[in-house]
Amino acid sequence: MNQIRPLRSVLYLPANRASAVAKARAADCDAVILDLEDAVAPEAKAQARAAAVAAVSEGGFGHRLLVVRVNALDSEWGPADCAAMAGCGPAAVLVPKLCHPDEAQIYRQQLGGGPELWAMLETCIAFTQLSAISAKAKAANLTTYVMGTNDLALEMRAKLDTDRTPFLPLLTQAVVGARAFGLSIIDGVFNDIADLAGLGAQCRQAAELGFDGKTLIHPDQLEIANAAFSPSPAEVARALAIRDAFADPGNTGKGVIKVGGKMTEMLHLREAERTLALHQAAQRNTP
Ligand SMILES: CC(C)(COP(=O)(O)OP(=O)(O)OC[C@H]1O[C@@H](n2cnc3c(N)ncnc32)[C@H](O)[C@@H]1OP(=O)(O)O)[C@@H](O)C(=O)NCCC(=O)NCCSC(=O)C[C@H](O)C(=O)O
Ligand SMILES: [Mg+2]
Repeated sequence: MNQIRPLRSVLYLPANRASAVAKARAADCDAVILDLEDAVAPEAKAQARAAAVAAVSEGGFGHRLLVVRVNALDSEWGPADCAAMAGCGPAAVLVPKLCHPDEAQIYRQQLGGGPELWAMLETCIAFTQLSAISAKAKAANLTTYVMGTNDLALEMRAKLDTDRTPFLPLLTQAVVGARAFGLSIIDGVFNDIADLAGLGAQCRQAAELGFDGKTLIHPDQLEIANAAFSPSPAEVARALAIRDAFADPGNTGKGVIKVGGKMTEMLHLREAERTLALHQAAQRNTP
């Protein structure tokens, strides 16, 4: 199995907030997104761009994947953001409000082909074209979707509460649209920073739906997301039992066996191997 890149906890912060950038360098998260888009006021865009370039150039984020969310290319700031990122080379650039199948390729060209692309799924039109967008992802080095549930709620005129009933079909569509083409997918943010129980419930819901992790807006949210998207001790124990059972010479040549009382096939062995690889990778990312 290829080495897994954990994306359990992905922390956003405004690129121009120096104290947050300093905290992110030591935060217990798998990735950091320096935001130039919605978290930055129009009058601060140029300063935030310069701060993002400085942070990327300086580095110091350790194992944390460093991502910069640029403004849309059709905005006043998008072209300069992309030019700046082409010059400094974060691990990935996150594109907001992706709408059309050819758009990722346009961003890739603007970025000089350098960093990997991530894209926000946060417009209604994107969901009407998701298969076509995903089918063109590989050619544009688009590897990862990020849900933008705030913008989606705004466009849909839907209510964004903790259990997210209006969004369940779209969350599932997004996971299927990503997985069909080998993309990673990260859930949207939970806005109520003080409601850690609500965050936990939403993280567990996202993990059940198949998301790799959750985007987060405050350091207090990291531990809950890391726990929800890491294999539990029981999952690790079952994965080891499955691996051991298939390695048992007595089971050689068998396509299906019983492990812990449950029917277990080769597909469960593949799932077990993935669980063990994620567990190891998650441990490597724990400070
Ligand atoms: C929401 C906040 C503005 C709250 O900030 P504040 O009131 O200052 O919080 P605290 O006093 O609790 O902060 C304590 C210290 O922690 C640091 N901090 C806070 N947030 C972060 C963070 N995200 N990353 C790293 N460090 C953080 C503060 O600097 C304080 O440190 P110190 O000053 O030394 O005491 C703030 O949390 C915040 O800005 N969060 C991120 C907001 C953001 O990036 N939003 C954009 C992405 S979400 C989005 O756009 C949605 C999506 O597109 C969609 O459509 O759904
Ligand atoms: Mg948004």
